[in-house]
Amino acid sequence: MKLKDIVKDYKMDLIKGNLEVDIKNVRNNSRCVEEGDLFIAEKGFTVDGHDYIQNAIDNGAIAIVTEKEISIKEDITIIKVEDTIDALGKFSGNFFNSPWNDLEIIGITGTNGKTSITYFIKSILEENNNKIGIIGTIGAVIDGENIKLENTTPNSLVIHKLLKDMVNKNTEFSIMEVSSHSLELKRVDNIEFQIGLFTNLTKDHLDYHETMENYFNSKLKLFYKTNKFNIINIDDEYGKKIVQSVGERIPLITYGIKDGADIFATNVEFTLSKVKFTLNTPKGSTDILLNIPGEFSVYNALAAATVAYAYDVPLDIIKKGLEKVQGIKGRFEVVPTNTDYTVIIDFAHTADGLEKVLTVIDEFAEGRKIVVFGAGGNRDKTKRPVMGETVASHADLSIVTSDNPRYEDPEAIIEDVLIGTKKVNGKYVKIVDRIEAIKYAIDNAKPKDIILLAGKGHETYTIIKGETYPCDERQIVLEYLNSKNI
Ligand SMILES: CC(=O)N[C@H]1[C@@H](OP(=O)(O)OP(=O)(O)OC[C@H]2O[C@@H](n3ccc(=O)[nH]c3=O)[C@H](O)[C@@H]2O)O[C@H](CO)[C@@H](O)[C@@H]1O[C@H](C)C(=O)N[C@@H](C)C(=O)N[C@H](CCC(=O)O)C(=O)O
Ligand SMILES: Nc1ncnc2c1ncn2[C@@H]1O[C@H](COP(=O)(O)OP(=O)(O)OP(=O)(O)O)[C@@H](O)[C@H]1O
Ligand SMILES: N[C@H](CCC[C@H](N)C(=O)O)C(=O)O
Ligand SMILES: [Mg+2]
Repeated sequence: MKLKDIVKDYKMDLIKGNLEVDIKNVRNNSRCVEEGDLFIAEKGFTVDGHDYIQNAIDNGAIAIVTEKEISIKEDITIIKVEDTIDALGKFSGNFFNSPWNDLEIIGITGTNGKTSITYFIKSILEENNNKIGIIGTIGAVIDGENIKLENTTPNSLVIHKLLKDMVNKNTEFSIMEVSSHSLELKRVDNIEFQIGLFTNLTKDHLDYHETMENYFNSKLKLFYKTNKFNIINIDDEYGKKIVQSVGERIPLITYGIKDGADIFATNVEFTLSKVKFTLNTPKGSTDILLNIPGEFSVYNALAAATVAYAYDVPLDIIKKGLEKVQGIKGRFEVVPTNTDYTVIIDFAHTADGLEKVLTVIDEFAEGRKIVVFGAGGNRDKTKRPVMGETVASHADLSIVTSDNPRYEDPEAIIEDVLIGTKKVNGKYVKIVDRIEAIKYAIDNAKPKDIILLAGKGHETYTIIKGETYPCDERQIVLEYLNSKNI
C-alpha cells in the first residue's frame, strides 16, 4: 500500500522524503522490520522505540513515524506526529483496510468472567451456524486455528492484523476481551464495537490504575464506543453506575439474578460439577444445565445468552449452545485423576474470583479444602493480602506459593499475601516453588478432600526473574501421581 494511503487525513509533518513509496508492512518492533516496511516508534513502559529507529532502518525500514525530533542521514521518509501510539492505531487500521467494518465486534470488559463468557458466546453462535473469531486471554482463534498472544487485548497493530485475518477467513463475529489496559493505552481506539458487555468490577490492576474510580472509568469507555447494544450485569454496583452514565445512548439490555434485569435466571440449583437454572427472556424461558458450576457461571451464561438474544438467536439454539460447553481450559477444570480426592485447576487470581470459586467448593466439599495459590509479581500489590485473607477464611489448609513472580522477589510477594492469611486463624504453609507446593498438597490430601490450584488456569508456564519455565499443572499433578503409582 502507498504510504500516502496509510497516513491519509492524519495531522502530521512530513520531515523528509515522500509519501508515494510502497509500504510492505507496518511495524512497531524494529526487530521485526524487513525491507520496505514502515516503522512507528513508540515509547513503552520498559524502553523507548525511538532508540531503535536506527535498528529499524538497518533492517530495511523505508519510512519512520516519530514523535521526537530525529536526524537521519539515510534517504528515507520521516514523518513527525504528536502521538505515535495514536498514529499506530490509525495507520495500521488504514493498512489493514479498517477490518472492523466487515465484522460484528462484541467487546467484553469487567474484572472477571470475560474469557468464560467468550467461550459461551462462541458455542451459541457456532450452534447458530455463525463463523466466529476470538481475541482474548487464552489467545486468538481464527478459522479454528489457535494463535498465541502476549496480551489479553494486544496492541492496535496486532488487533487490526488479527481482525483482517478474520475478514479474510469469512468470519462474521469477532468476540474480544477488552481489558482496562487496552482502553487506557489506546489499543482499541479505532474500533467501533457493535456490542459492549460488562461483567463486574472488583479489586485488580490497581498498580496501573491506582484507584477503583480510574479503573472503572477506563472500563466505562467501552460503552461509548458501541453502536448496537450495551449489555450490563445490573447486579453489580458498577454495572448500575454504567447504566446511569451511558443511559439509553444506544439500546441497553441488562442481565442478572437479583435486580429486575431484562434477561434473568430463576430456579438456580447447584452441584459440585454443574448448575441448573431457568433462563428468562422477554421472548420466553428455557431450562439450562451448565457443565461448569457456580453462581458465577450462571452470570457468565446469562451474559452470553443476552448477546445471542440481541442477535435474535432462537432460545433453543441458545440452550443447545450453552449446554454444549463441556468446560473451558483452566476454569474450574477437574484434573482426571484416580484419586479419592478431587483436584481442580482454576484461573481465580483476584480476591473476588477466589471468593466465588471457594463458595462453590464450600457448598459441596465433604472433606477438607486445600488451596495452592499465590499472587502475580509486577501486578497490583493491594490485592495480595485480600487474596490471602479470602483463601484462609475458606480453606482448611492454605498453601501460599508463587504465581508468575515476574521480576519481583517471590518471597516478598508471599509475605504480602501472608499478611492477609495471618488475619484468619487458619492452617497455612509457605512453599515458594509452585511445583513443590502442588506435590505437598497431593502428599497431604485425604479421601474426599478438594485441592484447588488457583491462579494459573490455562497457563502452562511460570515467569521467575523474567525467565519463563514450564509449569503445566495438569501435567505436574498426573506425573507426580504416576511417580507414586497412583
Ligand atoms: C505494561 C504494558 O502493557 N506493556 C505492554 C507493552 O510493553 P512495553 O511498554 O514494556 O514495551 P517496551 O518493551 O517498552 O517497548 C516499547 C516499544 O519499543 C519497541 N522496541 C523494543 C525493543 C526493540 O529492540 N525494538 C523495538 O522497536 C517495542 O516494539 C515497543 O513498540 O507493549 C507490549 C507489546 O504490545 C505488551 O505486550 C506489553 O504488555 C505486557 C506483556 C503486560 O504484561 N501487560 C499487562 C499489564 C496488560 O496489558 N494486561 C492487560 C490486562 C490483562 C487482563 O486483566 O486480562 C492485557 O490486555 O493483557
Ligand atoms: N462472573 C464471574 N464473577 C466472578 N468471578 C468469576 C466469574 N467468572 C469466572 N470467575 C472466576 O474468575 C476466574 C477468571 O475467569 P475468566 O478467565 O473468565 O475471567 P477474565 O475476566 O477473562 O480474567 P482476565 O482479566 O485475567 O482475562 C475464573 O477462573 C473463576 O475463578
Ligand atoms: N490478566 C491477568 C492474569 C493474571 C494471572 C496470574 N497467573 C498472574 O500472573 O498474576 C494479569 O495479567 O494480571
Ligand atoms: Mg480473560
